[in-house]
Amino acid sequence: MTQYSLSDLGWSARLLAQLTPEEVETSNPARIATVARDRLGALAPDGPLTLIPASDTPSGAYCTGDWVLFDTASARVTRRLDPATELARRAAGTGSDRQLIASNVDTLGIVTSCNADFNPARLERYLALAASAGALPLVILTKADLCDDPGSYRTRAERLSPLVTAITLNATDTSDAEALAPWCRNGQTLVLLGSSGVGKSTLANALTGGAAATQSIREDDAKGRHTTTARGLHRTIHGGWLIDTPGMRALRLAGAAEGIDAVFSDLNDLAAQCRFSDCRHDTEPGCAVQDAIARGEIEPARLDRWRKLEREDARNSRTLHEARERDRALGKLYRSIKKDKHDLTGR
Ligand SMILES: Nc1nc2c(ncn2[C@@H]2O[C@H](COP(=O)(O)OP(=O)(O)OP(=O)(O)O)[C@@H](O)[C@H]2O)c(=O)[nH]1
Ligand SMILES: [Zn+2]
Repeated sequence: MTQYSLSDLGWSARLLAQLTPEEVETSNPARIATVARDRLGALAPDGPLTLIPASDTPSGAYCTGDWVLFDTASARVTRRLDPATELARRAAGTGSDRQLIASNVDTLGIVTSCNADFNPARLERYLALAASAGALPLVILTKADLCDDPGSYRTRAERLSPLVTAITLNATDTSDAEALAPWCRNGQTLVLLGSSGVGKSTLANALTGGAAATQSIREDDAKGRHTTTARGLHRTIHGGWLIDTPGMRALRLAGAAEGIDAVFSDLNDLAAQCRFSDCRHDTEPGCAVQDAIARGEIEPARLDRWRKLEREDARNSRTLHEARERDRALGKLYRSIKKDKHDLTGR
């Protein structure tokens, strides 16, 4: 059985600082690898273990990459430590829940291929996600071997935002996949996100020496496509960690305003120079954004994408806010019902 030290697992001073002196004495930290309905698969210096979620938290409150403290005797989590970074999205369906994707991620590898999958609006969405989570974005352009001019895709990706580093590679060539080593060595955690079929599993296999393949389950989804369904924390051959996630066809942002600001910082800076502080950068006089478009410095399509993403985030965040308010109101109602019941029955 392979044993990892806490620092191998990605433990840091920032996490240690969250422990009370008593917890330092009595607690054991572990890193969450898999999340099931009522069990958490974790890695600790003593080896892999199965933990039970803390009694007041559902398993949905945890995600791959989390650090938790647990009680050895009961194997129960006592506390989820605040993650350094946390990737979340708005859950699928009509609900407005925030769904955790992964945490304590150093780099968000945004995988897309040098073909029709390349989509600036979608890339910006992932970039905003990375920026709002506090993770470093890395655009990984696969299928370079099937494309005449992969360099042009890299240029287009890097032009999207000053935050972007982009690399092109053939995911099926293991020596090409080595290019990702700097982002997944020495306890560093890399997560790969992107549409189905862009090469995430292929890269995961190359980076983990095949471990990711044997640990994940592939099954047919409703439309008969093969998708990766297991999420996990896999040791890379470079000494770091890789988090593999299922294909994400719809990434809906919520509460990512800061991330969007970061990705479109150039437009934000321009907007600050518009004559009217509430300028909509449409037909207003003295609009610095429209002036930059007229000078050919900003693509009009980029302005459209910025506004669309801002509107979407505002709408989803409002729904999130409303849902939280509703929960709060319901909580109050339940408490008052309980109190009434207690007053009536003495229980
Ligand atoms: N030629 C070439 N083929 C690639 C490359 N990347 C992936 N492929 C092929 O594309 C197909 C899909 O790759 P996967 O690694 O399964 O894609 P995925 O992103 O994991 O897909 P999901 O599991 O559905 O999310 C496989 O047949 C790969 O061999 C590449 O860079 N070059
Ligand atoms: Zn303006």
